[in-house]
Amino acid sequence: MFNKLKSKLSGFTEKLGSKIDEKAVEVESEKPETEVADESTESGLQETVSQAPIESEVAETDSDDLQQTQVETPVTTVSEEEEAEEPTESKGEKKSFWKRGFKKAEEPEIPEEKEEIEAETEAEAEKPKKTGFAQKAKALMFEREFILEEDDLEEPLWELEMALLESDIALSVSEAIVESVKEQLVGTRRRIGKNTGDIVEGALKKAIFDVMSANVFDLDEYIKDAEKPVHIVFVGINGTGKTTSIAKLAKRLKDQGYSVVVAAGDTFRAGAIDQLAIHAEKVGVKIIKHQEQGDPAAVVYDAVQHAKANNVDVVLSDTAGRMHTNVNLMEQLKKVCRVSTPDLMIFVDEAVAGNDAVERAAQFNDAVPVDGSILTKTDADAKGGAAISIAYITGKPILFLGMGQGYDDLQKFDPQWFVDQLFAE
Ligand SMILES: Nc1nc2c(ncn2[C@@H]2O[C@H](COP(=O)(O)OP(=O)(O)OP(=O)(O)O)[C@@H](O)[C@H]2O)c(=O)[nH]1
Repeated sequence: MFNKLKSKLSGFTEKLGSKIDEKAVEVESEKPETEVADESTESGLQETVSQAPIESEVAETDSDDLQQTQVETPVTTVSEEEEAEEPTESKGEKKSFWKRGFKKAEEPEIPEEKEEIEAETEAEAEKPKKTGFAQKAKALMFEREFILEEDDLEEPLWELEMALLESDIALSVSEAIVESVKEQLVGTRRRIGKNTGDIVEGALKKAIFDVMSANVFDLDEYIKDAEKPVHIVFVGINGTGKTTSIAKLAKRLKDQGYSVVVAAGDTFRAGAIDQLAIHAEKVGVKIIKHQEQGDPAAVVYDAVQHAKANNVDVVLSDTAGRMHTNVNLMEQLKKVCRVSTPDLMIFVDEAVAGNDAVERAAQFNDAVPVDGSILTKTDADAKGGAAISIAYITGKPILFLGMGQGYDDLQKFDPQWFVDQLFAE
């Protein structure tokens, strides 16, 4: 299921994972030099400090000698956070300050050293600096971690966004996911040795889960607690699977012990009433129907009255498929809702329709606010993006996925289950 999206996500995870691995190796390879610098810091730094008035100090150094020197020399202590925010120029100075300590120990000739410091300061000033040196040094020397910077993620995130767009995820949704992944990864300390792929996968899973679980709605719980009869109207364009989904849901509810009646509100399409009648018979629920071309609002009204009179728990009303752009048919739908106000309005569309389904969901939601969606035909070659996008764009949950033509092929939608599917082996 959702194989294309799945492979794109795993491609991103692997790619960024190995980028992190590369970066981690680089950090490790810098370590010996930094360790030398560290060892020589106490003596070298002490000497340097005593020879030249130094305006700033790296807060994390805890050498006794240095502390002594600090007493003798006017020093401004800079915390790690402050340092991270400082302009590049002063960072360059600070780096050369550390370096100066190191160089001083080995190369006593100050003028030469000064030149080198200036050259380095200029070179450093040109480099984009997003992570404070002390922060990085700490990562290198003590915690053996690495820090991801925005630049490291720029290319992989761009590729992720392209992959999401190609998987039928709407632009605004792709952007939200990418932003979330970025926020989670940039600037965070990560331990070397931990599976880097897991780090990326975790961030991606969280981003998608957050997008999908904004409005969770449990239909089972709702029906259990709601005043009966619960009236649910199904809407969507032609042939997306409304009638089949009604039959599947009727069976599911019946299996849970509820009494169900279905209303043949699609009086428009020839054969639609018979189709629902066959399903109703197969799953063993009553159908309320009128003649073809009759008034759908009247059929639905009768079904609700029947349910009230006979203590039926749930009424599932079919409606004719209509394009959201068809003003007359959308007005007719509004009339159905005026005559017998539904407790829930469910939008049905095909997962394979991708971005078209997302667009329709948004427009149906504008015309007759829907409470949730059923995405059918996920067993076909659906990319998976429609499920993510519809939930995000309508702000209404995906309730079920249609996963085949059998009556039991209706999977209750659970964001965690969905995310796990996307990353399943
Ligand atoms: N593979 C697959 N096919 C499905 C699924 N749901 C529905 N179908 C098929 O899709 C076709 C259309 O389904 P219907 O239930 O008739 O669609 P509808 O929305 O009621 O159609 P209209 O009455 O024209 O609006 C049928 O052949 C169904 O068997 C599903 O989850 N998977």
